[in-house]
Amino acid sequence: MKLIDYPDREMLAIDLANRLAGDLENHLLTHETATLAVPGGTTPGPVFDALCAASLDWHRVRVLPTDERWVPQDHPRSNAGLIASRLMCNRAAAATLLPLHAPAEDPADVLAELEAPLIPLLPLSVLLLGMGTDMHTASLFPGADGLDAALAPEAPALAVLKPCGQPETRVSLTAQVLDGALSKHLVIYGAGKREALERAMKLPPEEAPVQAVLSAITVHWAA
Ligand SMILES: O=C1O[C@H](COP(=O)(O)O)[C@@H](O)[C@H](O)[C@H]1O
Repeated sequence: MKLIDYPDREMLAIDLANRLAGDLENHLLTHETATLAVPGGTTPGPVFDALCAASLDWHRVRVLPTDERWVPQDHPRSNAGLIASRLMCNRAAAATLLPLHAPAEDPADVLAELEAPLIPLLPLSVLLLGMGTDMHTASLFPGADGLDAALAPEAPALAVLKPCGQPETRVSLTAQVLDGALSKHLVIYGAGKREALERAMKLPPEEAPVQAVLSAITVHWAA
């Protein structure tokens, strides 16, 4: 794991967006398409604002959320909604967004349908992750119903998780898919998340799920 400590969040967003664009560009030199997985939540918006202006062959890029809250894309808590409004614009509007949601009450009923188009796009070319102070990443929450299956080495690409204290059921890329990405970045802000990351490094993934994806990852941090 490599940690880059930035003077402020604005510089982090610009530098990280440049690195993600560079990783995508490098991948596209030797592959027809690239798959970019990005988080939702409160952190990545400014990175998306910078990344969407990158000069790239965006029509060859497939974008997907690392995880989704089980709400439709027009819901304010939808991760795909955030990605659609902040990343899939400007030059990046030419990319294709693959949602991790389909109209069904129970995600388990449509999981195979959501997973099928992802399989040919793996391994992920470029991955950006977020993390909570509880050491969850994507929707791999400590103590969630479904976490053991999502951490299993032989897990399928997607898992359904029911995190305690969260309003929605989640769908998430599993640990083996996240960890297998060719280029991996984690973005965190603030002292609380930095302490949580340090704590996670000493705990098993069942207690600190982010631990499962830290191999060869670059962590981008600003206060
Ligand atoms: O619930 C989620 O949380 C994480 C972290 O979110 P943040 O608001 O603390 O940045 C996020 O990475 C994930 O995609 C999201 O579904």
